[in-house]
Parts: sequence; structure tokens; C-alpha cells
Amino acid sequence: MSANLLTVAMPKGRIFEEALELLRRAGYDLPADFDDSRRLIIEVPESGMRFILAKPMDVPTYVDHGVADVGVAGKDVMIEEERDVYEVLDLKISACYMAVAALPTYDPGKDVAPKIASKYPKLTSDYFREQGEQVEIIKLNGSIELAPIVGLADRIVDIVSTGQTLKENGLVELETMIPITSRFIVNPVSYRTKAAQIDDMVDRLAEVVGKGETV
Ligand SMILES: Nc1ncnc2c1ncn2[C@@H]1O[C@H](COP(=O)(O)OP(=O)(O)OP(=O)(O)O)[C@@H](O)[C@H]1O
Ligand SMILES: O=P(O)(O)OC[C@H]1O[C@H](OP(=O)(O)OP(=O)(O)O)[C@H](O)[C@@H]1O
Repeated sequence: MSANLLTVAMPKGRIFEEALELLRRAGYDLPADFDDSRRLIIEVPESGMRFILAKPMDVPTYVDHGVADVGVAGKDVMIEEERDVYEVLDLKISACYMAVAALPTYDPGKDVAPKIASKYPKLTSDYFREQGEQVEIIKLNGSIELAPIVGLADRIVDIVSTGQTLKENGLVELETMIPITSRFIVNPVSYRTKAAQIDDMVDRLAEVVGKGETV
């Protein structure tokens, strides 16, 4: 791998397509078959970039360790991971929010230490500590809405986008917690050693994000 390329950690999955579109609108000439394979490293030397395709939750880890110079990560992941990276730009893509939900029959005053299921144990723990409520957190890796239905948890903390998953599983939202969008993140050392390349990328992205707002 050539060392002078800017390494960009991209989240696979939901955010990927929107992030790719943003990069293209920012003037990066990315191959049409960019996302058509199982390759995890894609070099685009003509744009001076190398992309590494990671699980969304892992993007800040790659950037923190400096194996990626920059990356794209959801605000949810940034809060949960607490990595030593700079969050330099709100890309305003993949918007959703974090919420507390439960079965409609659930009585919030009932339990001393209610069980809260979530994929985000740290975010959940911080939130309830700030609320002054003692809770027991049950970490799950997905299908969070299942937990209250089968009696594993009293409430859940999860991402809501359209609200369809809550609705189809008969859950109701109790509290809206945090609005989420994807962020452009930078490794602090890279920000010094590759300042020109990174500043240019931030400027170009900021330009299209700004334009997007007025459409
Ligand atoms: N409806 C949504 N559900 C989950 N994440 C969403 C949603 N809308 C936007 N996002 C953003 O997408 C990111 C998650 O992407 P994605 O669901 O592809 O990955 P994942 O959670 O690792 O999924 P999986 O474990 O199913 O592979 C979140 O960090 C969040 O910022
Ligand atoms: O409000 P909605 O538009 O329905 O989106 C929210 C749902 O999408 C995500 O789940 P995902 O599809 O990533 O599956 P998972 O439960 O396995 O994480 C999230 O965890 C919610 O369950």
C-alpha cells in the first residue's frame, strides 16, 4: 500500500451509500463499482485516497489508532466509543435518534432498578445516571425490540428512524434522547501531518453539506 494516500475509514451498511454520495458530490471521483465487491480495502490513487470498509461501531477505533486518518461515524457510535479523535464536521446524513421505549402497559414507576436492554451500554448508563435513575443494563447486539416483549428487559434504548420497528413490535416511545447524524472524524496526529489534504477534504465536504441544507 502506498503510504502517501489519505486513509478513510468508511462504515459498511446503512451509512455507506449516503457517505459515498456525499464524497462524489464533494468532487471525489470514485469508481462506479466501488461497492460491488467483498473487498475491504479500496485504493483510489487518482483521488489520493485509500478506503477501508469497517463495521460502523469500529470506525472510531481505526481512526483513534491511526490506521485510518479520517472516517465517518454516527454520533451514537462517537458517544458510545469515546475515542480520542476529532469530530470536525456534521455530515447531516443517516439521521435518526436515540429513544427509550417500552410496552404500552409498562409502568415506569414500578421497579427499583429497571432492566434496560441496549446495544449502547455506555450511552445508556450515562443517560440514566444523569437522570438520577438507577438501572440495570442488559447489553444486546441487535433485535433490541425483542427484549421487552419476551420479558428480558423493562425498557429499551435504541435507534429510531421511521418508527416502524417500534410500531410493528407494539412498543411505544417513552423519551426522545439524542438526535443522531453521521460525523466526519479525524485522527489528531494525521490532522497535523496531513493538514493540507485533510483541510481540503473538510472544506469540500462542508461545502456540499451546506448546499444540502438549502435544497
Ligand atoms: N434506523 C437506523 N437504525 C440503526 N442505525 C441507523 C439508522 N438510521 C441511521 N443509522 C446510523 O447507522 C449506523 C448503523 O448502521 P448499520 O445498521 O448499517 O450498522 P450496524 O448497527 O453495525 O448493523 P448490523 O449490526 O445490523 O450490521 C448507526 O451508527 C447510526 O448512526
Ligand atoms: O425506526 P426504524 O426505521 O424502524 O429503524 C430502527 C430500527 O433499525 C435498527 O435496527 P437494525 O435494522 O439495524 O437491526 P438490529 O436490531 O439487528 O440492529 C434499530 O436498532 C431499530 O431496531
